[in-house]
Amino acid sequence: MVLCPVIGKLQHKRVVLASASPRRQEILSNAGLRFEVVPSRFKEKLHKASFATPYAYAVETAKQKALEVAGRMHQKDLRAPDVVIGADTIVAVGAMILEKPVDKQDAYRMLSRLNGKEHSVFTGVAIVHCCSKDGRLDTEVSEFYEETTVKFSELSEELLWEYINSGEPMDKAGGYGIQALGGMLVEYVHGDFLNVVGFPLNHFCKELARLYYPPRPEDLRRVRHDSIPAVDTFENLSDSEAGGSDPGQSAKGGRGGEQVDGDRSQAPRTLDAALNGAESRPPFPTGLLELMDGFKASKVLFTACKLKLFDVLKDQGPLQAVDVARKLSTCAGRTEQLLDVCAALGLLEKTHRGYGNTEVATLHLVSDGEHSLQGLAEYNDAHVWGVFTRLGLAVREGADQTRGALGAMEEERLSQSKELTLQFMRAKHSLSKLTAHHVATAFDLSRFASACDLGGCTGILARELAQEYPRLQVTVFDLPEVTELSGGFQRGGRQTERIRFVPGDIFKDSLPEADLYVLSRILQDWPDDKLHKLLSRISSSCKPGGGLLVAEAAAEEEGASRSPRLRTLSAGQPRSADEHRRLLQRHGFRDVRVARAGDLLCVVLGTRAAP
Ligand SMILES: Cc1cn([C@H]2C[C@H](O)[C@@H](COP(=O)(O)OP(=O)(O)OP(=O)(O)O)O2)c(=O)[nH]c1=O
Repeated sequence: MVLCPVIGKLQHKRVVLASASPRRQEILSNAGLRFEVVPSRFKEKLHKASFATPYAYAVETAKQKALEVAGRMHQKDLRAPDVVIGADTIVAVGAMILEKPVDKQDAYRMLSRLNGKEHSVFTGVAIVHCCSKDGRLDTEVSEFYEETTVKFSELSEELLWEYINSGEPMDKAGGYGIQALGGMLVEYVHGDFLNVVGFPLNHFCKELARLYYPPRPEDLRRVRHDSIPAVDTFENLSDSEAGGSDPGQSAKGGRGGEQVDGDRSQAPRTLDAALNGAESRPPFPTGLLELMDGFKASKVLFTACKLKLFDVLKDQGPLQAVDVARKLSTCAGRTEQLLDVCAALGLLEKTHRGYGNTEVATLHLVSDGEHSLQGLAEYNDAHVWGVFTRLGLAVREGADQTRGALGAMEEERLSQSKELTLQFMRAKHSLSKLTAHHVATAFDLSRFASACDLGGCTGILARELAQEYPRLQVTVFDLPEVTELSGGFQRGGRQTERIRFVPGDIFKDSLPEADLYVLSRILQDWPDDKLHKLLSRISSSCKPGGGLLVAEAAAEEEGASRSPRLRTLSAGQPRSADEHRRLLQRHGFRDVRVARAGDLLCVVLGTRAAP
């Protein structure tokens, strides 16, 4: 078979590699495939004796790895990816299957068995096409295997132990890695080298070509003359079932993989697919559907946080659903549903002992954790959710109104209770903890002796600046009701004495003197008139040679993920690097430099020119 440019066929699909193997990731990315990695949690312990051949075992394991990931992702995102690839590599000596050694003795047993002999390396591969229908996951599995023969030289005990002690054998089938030190053990290889390393790329491409390139009409006519697929194979298929170039959407049985039992014949195809279908179907709109459902996942997370579910499980988990319901005083049936969805979203782990927090929940969703984002979840639920329900109105009433949505919220916050202010502060505090270090280190700020963080809230960024620059004195300037409550967020520490909190309004009161002014995630919340007013106030207070450091959500074209844009949707589009540069220049700053800070932010530093 001539190879077609098949990798490109997967370009517009969401492809997931269900493998933790760095070799597989490397082989596929070197081939130009773009994919996400979601290691499978399928436990590789199928009953080997129940398989007629070693390769049948490898293929089944590969399939189960891929299906586990497809199922988990479907539950988690309420959508599965388009394609999930699973693989399993084993070494076979006769009928005996060798997988990864469990310890050095096991590695020694394996390598001794291979010493001086020929053996087979099989990699089973499963390509799972996924499709969600009415909330159900439909999968079509295409599977194959590749065999490579490897011969080891006669090896001394000493060499074997030296090799074992190198540590290389432990994560590799048969206890060796042909691509590294293990290459020294090998006398010859017959077959695909990459298959030994974990992924038979050549056979994979042929399989893709078989799946994605239907036969040309002339080939088909020839096939029909040969009467291979009987006409009645196709006659009951509706149009929608007649698969095009997207195997994920073709009819069941319209595209079988090679059979494990060695039947490598081509599966039948529809006439329509062959004649018309190749390019007619649009790519499956996975991202779009995810967007449509995204709010459900957010609301589940918010609800679980609000109920303090993660706190209860941290202290008393794992717990059965009924016990969780009792502790939260909630309805048992609904609680169980919530717990199951949280498990599907990767927030909880469900075992026979009950539900427990996953690592990410322990780290970020327990309220008193060092890296807790509880405050942000609570605030988003209580306020941002409401703001977004007014988005249509804001858009209808004009851009300023849209940008003003957050400003309105800010005003609402100011006019309301202490509890609301605290909630806002907790949200900002938890978000700043994620970004403060990146902002403080985006540029070398050691030339400044003093800094003033305008709207610096609980002083998280101030702490980070003080920690990073040992001679820097930092002022946190924020509204009196904020500075009054900020004490509750302070941890002690040597740099605290270099931080002071000054109450004031950035739009009305004179700004504290400083060599460097800092605005972190402030500008995005205000309409243009207020933004220019603020920048011109800073510009007037800043001495020539002083600086202005601005941190804002990064624009997507600078490589940010989709989330920062969503985060600021009601406050307008994030500015590009050029827009930031022009903004600071317009207010008298020169030498404006722009840097990325982590995944979320763009940081800009300008120097005040002499007036
Ligand atoms: C024989 C041989 C195997 N291997 C590796 C390939 C596989 O990664 C590994 C066999 O274990 P597998 O179970 O196939 O894969 P894995 O555990 O690494 O990853 P996952 O289950 O998440 O997909 O052995 C080599 O790197 N070189 C070799 O020469």
